Amino acid sequence: MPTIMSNVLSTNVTPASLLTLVLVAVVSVAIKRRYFSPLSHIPGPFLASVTRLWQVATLIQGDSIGVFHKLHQKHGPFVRVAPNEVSVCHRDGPRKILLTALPKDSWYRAGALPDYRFQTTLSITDPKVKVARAKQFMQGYSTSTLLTFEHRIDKLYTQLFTWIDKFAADNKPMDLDQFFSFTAADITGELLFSKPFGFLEKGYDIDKTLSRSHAIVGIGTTAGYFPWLSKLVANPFVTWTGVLPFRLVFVTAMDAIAERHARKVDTNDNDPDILTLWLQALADGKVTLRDVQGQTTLGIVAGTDAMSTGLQTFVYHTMRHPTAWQRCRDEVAALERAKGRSLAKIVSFADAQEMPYLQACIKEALRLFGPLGTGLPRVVPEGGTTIGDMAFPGGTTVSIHPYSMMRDKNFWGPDAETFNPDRWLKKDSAELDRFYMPFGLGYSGCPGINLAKIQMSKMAASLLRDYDIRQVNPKQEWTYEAYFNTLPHDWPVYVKKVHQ
Ligand code: HEM
Repeated sequence: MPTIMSNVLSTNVTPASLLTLVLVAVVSVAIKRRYFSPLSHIPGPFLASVTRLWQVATLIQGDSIGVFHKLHQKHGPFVRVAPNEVSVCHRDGPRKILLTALPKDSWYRAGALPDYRFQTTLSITDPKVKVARAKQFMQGYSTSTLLTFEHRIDKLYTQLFTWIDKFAADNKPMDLDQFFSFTAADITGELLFSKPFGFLEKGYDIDKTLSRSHAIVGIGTTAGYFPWLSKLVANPFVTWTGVLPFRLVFVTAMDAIAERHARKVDTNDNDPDILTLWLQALADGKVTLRDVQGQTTLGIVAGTDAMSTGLQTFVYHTMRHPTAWQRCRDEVAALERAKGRSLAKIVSFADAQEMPYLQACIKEALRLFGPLGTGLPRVVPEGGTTIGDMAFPGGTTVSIHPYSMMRDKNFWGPDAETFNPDRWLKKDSAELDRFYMPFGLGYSGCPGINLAKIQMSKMAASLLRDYDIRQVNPKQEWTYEAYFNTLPHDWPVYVKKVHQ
């Protein structure tokens, strides 16, 4: 009987022998990964221990946050989620993984936007290089800079409230999820380069840009695991054809940058936006034009779905707890009395900051359901590390899922899965901040955090002061897809103006 090897080496290779050889190779690799890896003792789904495809399939199905949370409830703080990756939900995890500047996993390379020529702070995996690059763009995201742009946010919020008033007057169900996405996208265009995309003006998803983009980000999230797939879906040719659903936003952004860059003096200097600052960094030779283009498209992609979900999670959770809604409203009234004046129609960030209970509701809503749909993977350096009593060899990917961390009863107590804003008003609430991470943590945390807080505070205070909101079907839970970002939908509401 000929051996498999001799069969292959002979000229008479049959399809059957070739198939057998492939099978033997696959099974050998699977056995090695499952039983002879330094991570073999860590529990988790069998398939995950032998192939990355388990994680890819989980991501594509759109609820990896739920799946990973259940796995941690079943197996505890360490779950093997790929042959070389362990998901960590341990109290030392944030400090050891996110606050220690570990390199990001190569999965992040898919964060080059719109294609691999445009490396961004998201796609750069080396902490030192990423921090140096981010420094050049940081001024655009500082609270002091953003507050000089507050009137731009007010302008778009006013447009949104005109729609809300219309739905209220017509007594028709409103898909606030979609309108929040329009608002979030338009605000990124307005703040970055003074050109909203026109979603709020039209009142619909132009060319289905936003809905299709969320789906394509789903593919992009998995493409990070396969460099060839990344290059197939995001390359100079694809960018040139403009076939990707982001077309509208990319083209608007690129045109705005090109037009402003071509001018000797930026005429926006009298009414600056974020691009004004980034073009100055370009003029000073601190960044390249490609860096500015990449960072601008990243700002749109990262700031749209995440911000929409941020606004949604506040309204959805507070609305389903009418006493919380009323307490926020009472807080606004008390502040107005204390100040002896009415707050502006679009409440200012400064005023909204003076409402501790409202801020607690925002924080609690982001804890229960934040915009991040994946884990944050980092690579253990040479020499290895330990988390709790678990040792990890160098080269292992360790990831933290903020969703699991922020719902774990070991950190948050028995009501971990309940909306309870009061937990943030207790004396020892600072302790909880160790496990609170909707914006990520450390050198790679969200640079848009200040902008997010400004937008959420203003929207929350203005909306709940002036409107009653109830779900068309109060028993219906929202649905969502969690890819890189979570994006909820299907929770239509009736809005009613409190003061006509
Ligand atoms: C409630 C709203 C938001 C939340 C919860 C949020 C959360 C996050 C998270 C968790 C990350 C990933 C961090 C990591 O990989 O370690 C991220 C990245 C990022 N976010 Fe946000 N985000 C929000 C809104 C925004 C907004 C409004 C902008 C700006 C327009 C923005 C810009 C970015 C950028 C540019 C990145 C890439 C980070 C990098 O440079 O490495 N985000 N965000």
